[in-house]
Amino acid sequence: MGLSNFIPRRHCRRQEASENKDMANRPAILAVDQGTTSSRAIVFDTAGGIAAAAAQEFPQLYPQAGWVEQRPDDIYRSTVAVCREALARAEKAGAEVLSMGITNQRETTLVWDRQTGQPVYNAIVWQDRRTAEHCAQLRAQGHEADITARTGLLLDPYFSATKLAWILDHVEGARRQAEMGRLAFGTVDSYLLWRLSNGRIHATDATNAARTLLFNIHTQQWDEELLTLFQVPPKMLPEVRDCAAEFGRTEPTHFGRALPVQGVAGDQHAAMVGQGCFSPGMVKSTYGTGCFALLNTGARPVASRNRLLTTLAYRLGGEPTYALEGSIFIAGAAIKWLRDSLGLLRNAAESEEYARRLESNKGVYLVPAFSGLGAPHWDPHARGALSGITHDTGPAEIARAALEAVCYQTHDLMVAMASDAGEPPQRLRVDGGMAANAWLLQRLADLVDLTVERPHVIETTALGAAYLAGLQAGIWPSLEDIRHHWRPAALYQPSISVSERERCLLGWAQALRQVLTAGHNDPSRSQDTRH
Ligand SMILES: Nc1ncnc2c1ncn2[C@@H]1O[C@H](COP(=O)(O)OP(=O)(O)O)[C@@H](O)[C@H]1O
Ligand SMILES: O=P(O)(O)OC[C@H](O)CO
Repeated sequence: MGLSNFIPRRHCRRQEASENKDMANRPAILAVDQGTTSSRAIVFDTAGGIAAAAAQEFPQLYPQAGWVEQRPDDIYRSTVAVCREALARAEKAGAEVLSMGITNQRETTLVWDRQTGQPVYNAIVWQDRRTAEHCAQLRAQGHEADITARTGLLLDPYFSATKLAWILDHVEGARRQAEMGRLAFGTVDSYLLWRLSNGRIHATDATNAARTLLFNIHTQQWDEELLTLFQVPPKMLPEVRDCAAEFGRTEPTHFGRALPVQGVAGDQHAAMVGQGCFSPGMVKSTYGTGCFALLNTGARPVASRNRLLTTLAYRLGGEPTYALEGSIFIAGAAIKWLRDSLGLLRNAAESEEYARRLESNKGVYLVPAFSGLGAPHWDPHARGALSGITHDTGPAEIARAALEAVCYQTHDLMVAMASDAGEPPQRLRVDGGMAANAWLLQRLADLVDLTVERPHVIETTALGAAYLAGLQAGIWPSLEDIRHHWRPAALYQPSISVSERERCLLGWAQALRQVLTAGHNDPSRSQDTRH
């Protein structure tokens, strides 16, 4: 039976890996991938093969322009439901699940009451822009350089600190309660750990902590100066552990038995592990709701001159491995928008059929700045644009433009990375929901001008979480051992002429320029969103 037999069709990714029928008494690991649009649970065998999987979408809330929220209970319930489903299937096939790993959408911010467990506000999602003005104020006061030096990040509403400050400032009584130690803050991993342990564990891992704007990536500790600057009471913070560590056991009420949680990492960091990007110079790019490209830079943090982020690839045995990251906010979300809001697509895969029908892009470009623009522009006010349209423009041209936008943005990230690292990446390992689209991957190789590698298992985020838990559980002895599990399923080589690539990139640069200019000149863009 293939993966498609137990993940609803709309969630299914084309996987070469198939369910292992002969799992009798074979050790296995449960990985939770709590993503932006769906929660997934996958049980992996000790060869990194998929034994069972389940997925559930959950609602996104858009209460105002630029605001994105999720109900904490939806995050928790969908996670528990998919875990139960995947566990039941794997165990029916004879797997013995020994350990659990958690990976998650990053930066999304939750605050809850330690006594009642009740969140005081919805989860504010990483895409949310409501704190753009707070960031602008801090920048105007000259804080950005110091914040970047400590955290490797930029002053942008993307990260957790200003979202957390917003909750403390806008929920009645929250700041006072937080100062009294009654409220807890966490990213999604931390919230799930809390719920799954019935309030016993308040912890996170270093990769998630490194996305908050409150964590010093050099000292590997919460930064007191930043806590003061963002007015965050230290009592709210989770304890920070390595990515492979003892995070405690789940309460038996959730899965019928206690499972040790032994691996935690933000999804893009888990994907680095799942892709085996363990040597400096290796790059992976994950195409889900957004696109996140990370370059392993080894034991030393590299400061970017091109507005990339300096972050952790992972932290093991107390030793951080660093990465440069380019974050694009809208990738698959543009395809979801064509499907759900415009009704131009019946499903995401149809974008590939449309794109294949066209000989060229016909000069149509989509700049999907739906949540501002991330790296390397970092313009929270930019608004999206569709340009070059004529009477002839239809769903095919628009779908192709949405897919090509992902390629152009990846190109811009690779240029920035090459400049920071001193040499261009030679190969790009890809994964995430959009990596099922073979047309997109060929176009990516063409427009970015490098070899694109799609691995055998494209659920590399979950696989990375499983590897981290398995390292701690002693199932895999080392990263070196894990590295050998990685196998390519498909390679894509650049195949267009230099002149065609240059023509396309020029068209993109022009479309992008209009968006950036419009963003900076628009007098109606939101003013102070802190009430
Ligand atoms: N065949 C496809 N072609 C293009 N986009 C796709 C395809 N399949 C899925 N997607 C897009 O990928 C995204 C889902 O990927 P996923 O990795 O599950 O995201 P996330 O972890 O952010 O929830 C959706 O936005 C969807 O539109
Ligand atoms: O849910 P994804 O896969 O789009 O990932 C979201 C990122 O972690 C946001 O930083």
